Amino acid sequence: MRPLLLKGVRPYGEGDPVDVLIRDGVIAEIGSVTADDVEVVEGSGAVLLPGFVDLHTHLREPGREDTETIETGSKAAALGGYTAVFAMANTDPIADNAVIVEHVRRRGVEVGLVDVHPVGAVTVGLKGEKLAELGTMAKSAANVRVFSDDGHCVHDPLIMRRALEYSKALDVVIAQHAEEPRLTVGAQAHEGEQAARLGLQGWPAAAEESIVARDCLLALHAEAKLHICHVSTTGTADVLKWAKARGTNVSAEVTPHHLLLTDDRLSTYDPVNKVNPPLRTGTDVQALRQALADGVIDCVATDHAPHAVQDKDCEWAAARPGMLGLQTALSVVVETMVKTGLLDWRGVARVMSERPAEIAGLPDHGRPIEVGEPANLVLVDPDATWTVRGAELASVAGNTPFEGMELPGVVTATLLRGRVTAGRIPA
Ligand SMILES: NC(=O)N[C@@H](CC(=O)O)C(=O)O
Ligand SMILES: [Zn+2]
Ligand SMILES: [Zn+2]
Repeated sequence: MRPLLLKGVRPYGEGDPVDVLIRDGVIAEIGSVTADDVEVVEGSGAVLLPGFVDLHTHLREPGREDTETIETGSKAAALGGYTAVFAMANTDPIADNAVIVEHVRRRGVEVGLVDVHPVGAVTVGLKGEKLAELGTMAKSAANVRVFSDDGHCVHDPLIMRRALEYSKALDVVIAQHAEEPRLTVGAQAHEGEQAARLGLQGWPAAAEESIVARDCLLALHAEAKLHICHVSTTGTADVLKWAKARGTNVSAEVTPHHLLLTDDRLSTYDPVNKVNPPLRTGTDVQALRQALADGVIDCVATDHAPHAVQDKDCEWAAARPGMLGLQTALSVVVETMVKTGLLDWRGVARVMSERPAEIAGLPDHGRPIEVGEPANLVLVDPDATWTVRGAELASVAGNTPFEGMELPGVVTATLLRGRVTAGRIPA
């Protein structure tokens, strides 16, 4: 592989443009660089950030390759600026054993566009009844570092407590889909005025908040690491703040859609807006943005959830929850956090790359842009805009709620260990 010279780029969007020379997958030089026999990439002042890390992706392989595969999902990830993604366990068959997680890991390596890390299920078959073999998955060739029953809540407190105890011994993270199932039977939309008006059964904020509070206490007592998936309410942010102040080893993510969209969108009954947890109120959106800016919520995770046309183009109650996110995440973060002054580009690096890499314990992602560091990087044109078209995204499915929106921030190149995995640059 020829060395790559990024000409005139701005690390973290700061200072005058510099050149960055990448050799053998590593940042070799930063400054004013002249070199022969290199592939030159004109940066034109683009923002250079560490490659993004997504703690929450649904790649649907094995089982629903009609909606996404590890290959198409990896393409979408690279185009979105990601260099590592965590593939959730709710596949078919479910990733609750070493065979499946090793398959996902191996397939990710074969595709080679992004580091695909399988998430292992916490319980057998995601049923919440019996712990899966966490140790075997952790010690397998897949080296599983994150476990989650996402799609389902590990609702039995005894099972959750045991999972946390085991996770501590294995030095892995349990990522909880916080939803008290007794409070969300038949739930279709955020419990509030809008759901009442539309005649949709409510999904109360307390269903999320009560599990988050419970699990923070369980994690504190077990001295274990807990991660909260897709935080969606003001109350959850308050609980997290309280738990962190008490020394709980808890981290949390928010999705781009919960940072931008509200339940106002539901008035058309278009199931593209149906997601779990549901879109909440404008007050929640503001609280989530502030919590992300303050570090109460650690990071952004996409919860990229591709669905087939027949599972989305149907009546509201029958539609599956979930929406695409990998290729739109950065732009939504720019729109909601950068344009509003809540985060600068260093902050974007923190919430999209550094913190998620730390939470999952990835040693070679989310690293500083310095000589000697692995060249897992993304180049962003901060001034360009683009219009989202589901049909043009790399995913098999097209269920984006951002259809037709013009959004700021364009990924111009993604580099995985110095190799161009996406962008308008010769590979
Ligand atoms: N977010 C969703 O609405 N759906 C996810 C599951 C999940 O993240 O809970 C899916 O797998 O489709
Ligand atoms: Zn979930
Ligand atoms: Zn999910």
